[in-house]
Amino acid sequence: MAALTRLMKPTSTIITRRSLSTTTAAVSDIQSSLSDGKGGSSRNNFQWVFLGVPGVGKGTYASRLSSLLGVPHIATGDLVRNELASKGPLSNQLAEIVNQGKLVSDEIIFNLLSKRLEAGEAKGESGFILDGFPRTIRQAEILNEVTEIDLVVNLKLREDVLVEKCLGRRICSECGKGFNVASINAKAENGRPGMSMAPLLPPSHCASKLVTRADDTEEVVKERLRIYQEKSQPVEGFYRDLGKLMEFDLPGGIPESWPKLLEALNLDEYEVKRSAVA
Ligand SMILES: Nc1ncnc2c1ncn2[C@@H]1O[C@H](COP(=O)(O)OP(=O)(O)O)[C@@H](O)[C@H]1O
Repeated sequence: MAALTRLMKPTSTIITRRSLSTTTAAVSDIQSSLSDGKGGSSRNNFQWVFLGVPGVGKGTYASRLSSLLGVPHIATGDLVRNELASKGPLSNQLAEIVNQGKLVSDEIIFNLLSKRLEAGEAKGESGFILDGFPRTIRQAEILNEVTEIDLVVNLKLREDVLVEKCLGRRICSECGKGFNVASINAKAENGRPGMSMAPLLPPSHCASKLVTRADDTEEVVKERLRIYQEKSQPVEGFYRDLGKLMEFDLPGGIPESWPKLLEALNLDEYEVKRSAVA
């Protein structure tokens, strides 16, 4: 468990302790940490977590925020898929678990995450947006022992569109970017408004290289949703009790949701400033 011990060693420069007690404090702290007083540069040590059921869009929004804030987007699902593709000693064992929609052992996940954090640290990275981790109470407890997470964003979307969204997911086999070919039109019902989500189509250079994840079949997606309710939902409560959980109901696709998410995070003005500077 050497790698786990490395992750648990609170000496790494990427691990910083900040004392925040409530979500409101966390969000306003983010806003003040973004400015250096000259209205421009930022301090890149955000330590954020994105939670949410499979297909909700964690990867999409975490990756956009990572570009905006200049911190790495670290998705444990990507680390697992890279390990699978490397055909290393763990590949066969991992393929079986992932393709059944089950969770990989904490030990393997900590090992992969430690390696990723160390490689990033060596390149001078600081801060992170974690996506797909922690996924169990034990993972959350261990993370909590080694570092202070500033904010946990819990993305929520009406359940009936999740399976459809997962089945529409595609990845470019060359650049690794995620897209979605599903065109969602969920009807208004039981007092809930209707919801439309346009497909997120790839640029022409990715279009011929799209692949579907082996675990994005209907049967496996349903199993992943079930496992989320059982193992990962309690993680929401863990962060709610710590006062760090920001719930965010996605109102629709990216054009409707992205500005609202920035607003909820007090980052809307930041994006305007950044695009003015760029
Ligand atoms: N933190 C984790 N703990 C255990 N298994 C994980 C973790 N992160 C990813 N995995 C494994 O990788 C698979 C794909 O993860 P991910 O891309 O995050 O999927 P999802 O679309 O379900 O959010 C999971 O179904 C699981 O087998």
